[in-house]
Amino acid sequence: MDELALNDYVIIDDFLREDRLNVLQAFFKEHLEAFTKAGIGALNDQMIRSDIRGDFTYWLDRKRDTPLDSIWSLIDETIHIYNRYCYLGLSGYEFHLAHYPTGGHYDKHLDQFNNRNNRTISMIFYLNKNWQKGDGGELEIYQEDGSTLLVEPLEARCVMFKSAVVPHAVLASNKPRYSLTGWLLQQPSKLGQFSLT
Ligand SMILES: O=C(O)CCC(=O)C(=O)O
Ligand SMILES: [Fe+2]
Repeated sequence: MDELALNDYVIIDDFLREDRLNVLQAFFKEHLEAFTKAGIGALNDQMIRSDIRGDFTYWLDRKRDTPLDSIWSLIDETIHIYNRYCYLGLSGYEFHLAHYPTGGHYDKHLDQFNNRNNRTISMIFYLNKNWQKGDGGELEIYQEDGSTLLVEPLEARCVMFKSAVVPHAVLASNKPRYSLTGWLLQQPSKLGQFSLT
């Protein structure tokens, strides 16, 4: 938490325990057919631009996707910690699974939309077994001092950063790349978002 407050981003290896990882990987496999091409822009203002963003996504629904209950509770805990120690006033979240097929990338961007600014913390969990140097698909973080940091999408690794201030990109992946990506929100949006009870 301190690290996030200080650096705007934090990388935590082995964040996902084995049981949670297994559940997510199995869920991913079962739903891969249902993924759709990701767009850019906020909910009702979506555009498909494969030159900018090459991933396929599957939006999650806490009520429907009960096999992921252990993940939802992990997200609840994270929100609780942020609110308690960083006074962020987080009140909801939205998450999707993401699949970057070979060659897929995402150009440099911020995770806040022009007409919607409630995404506060971006949170990504990587699910890629045996990711090797040369497989590409790194998350590139643009730091304040002008340098960039390359983060490999290693299995069980979690990256969190402040959605409004950390520009980032996904470099072209040389093999299929799997992740769970979400945003902790300060105010509820309308769709694909769940308030805490
Ligand atoms: O998967 C990643 O490493 C980053 C994904 C991303 O930037 C996004 O979905 O907005
Ligand atoms: Fe992003």
